[in-house]
Amino acid sequence: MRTIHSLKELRTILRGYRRQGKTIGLVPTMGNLHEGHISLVRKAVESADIVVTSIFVNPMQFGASEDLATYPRTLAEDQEQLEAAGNTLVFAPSADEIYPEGLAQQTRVVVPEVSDGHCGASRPGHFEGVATVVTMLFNMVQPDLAVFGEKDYQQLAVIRKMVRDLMVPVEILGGPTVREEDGLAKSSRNGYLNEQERAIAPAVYRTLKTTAEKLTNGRTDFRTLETEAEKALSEAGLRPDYFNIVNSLTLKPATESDRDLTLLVAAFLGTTRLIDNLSVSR
Ligand SMILES: Nc1ncnc2c1ncn2[C@@H]1O[C@H](COP(=O)(O)OP(=O)(O)OP(=O)(O)O)[C@@H](O)[C@H]1O
Ligand SMILES: CC(C)(CO)[C@@H](O)C(=O)[O-]
Ligand code: BAL
Repeated sequence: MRTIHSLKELRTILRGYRRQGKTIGLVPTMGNLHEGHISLVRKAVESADIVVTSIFVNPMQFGASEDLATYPRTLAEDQEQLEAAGNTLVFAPSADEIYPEGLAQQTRVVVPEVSDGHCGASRPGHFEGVATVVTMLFNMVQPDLAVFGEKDYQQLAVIRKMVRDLMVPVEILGGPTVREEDGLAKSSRNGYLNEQERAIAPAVYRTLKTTAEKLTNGRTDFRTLETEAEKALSEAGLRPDYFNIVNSLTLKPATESDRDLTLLVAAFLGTTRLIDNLSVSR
């Protein structure tokens, strides 16, 4: 496995693989890898000849008061896990390589509506930063397919919509959320939690499951269910950002006629913001 920092070198190597008729899979990440990321790499290894995992903490998707400076950077440990999973190339560019003009870069990719609510409402500009860097990564790697986690449900919806609208010739695959034994979705930011916060954190998934049960038992008072879920999160010691029951495809508020519903949640523990989701069919 090789690690490449320069775009020029990446392009040269990938051109060679393409000439040999190899298919290319991309797994975009921000590093500090865990089993969730590795499950996506394994999926890419099963689906493509060559797998490129990118590690880039993308400044464009962070708000001014967010954790860009402190986000964990653990390249050596990441490389070990990727090698064991059968990854071919690690692309770990610097911010200057990706944004030679800095964030003054004018061209942006915006996917309105699907980006608007939920995390998009709490993190203005976040999905514009994600859609822009993912488009750039697609142009740099020119993969046949790319794998994203369902843990970031709205992000996956934004990318699928962007790819459809712009006719981007990349197949998008989703990978299921990998969880800790107590149900907490694996996430790099879980590392910010102290012992007491870590003990409270499983309440996020517990609340998703309790609410999903109420839905499968026939409740359709969605807005009341959202309020009940936020109350349960607060009582467990979290500070809910949102708990929304939405149409799984449009991400708009669920209505009685919707069959496929997704429960989207974001909640704070101290300064750490956790997200999770669960889909139910009725
Ligand atoms: N538990 C998980 N299971 C499956 N995929 C995951 C999981 N966590 C993250 N991913 C996916 O890995 C890719 C890279 O995500 P990222 O590097 O932001 O990891 P993260 O752990 O979600 O980090 P953060 O805590 O900062 O949100 C995304 O497609 C994301 O959806
Ligand atoms: C897709 C992504 C790598 C773009 O920076 C990031 O949003 C992430 O890690 O989910
Ligand atoms: N996991 C999505 C990347 C972010 O939170 O910025």
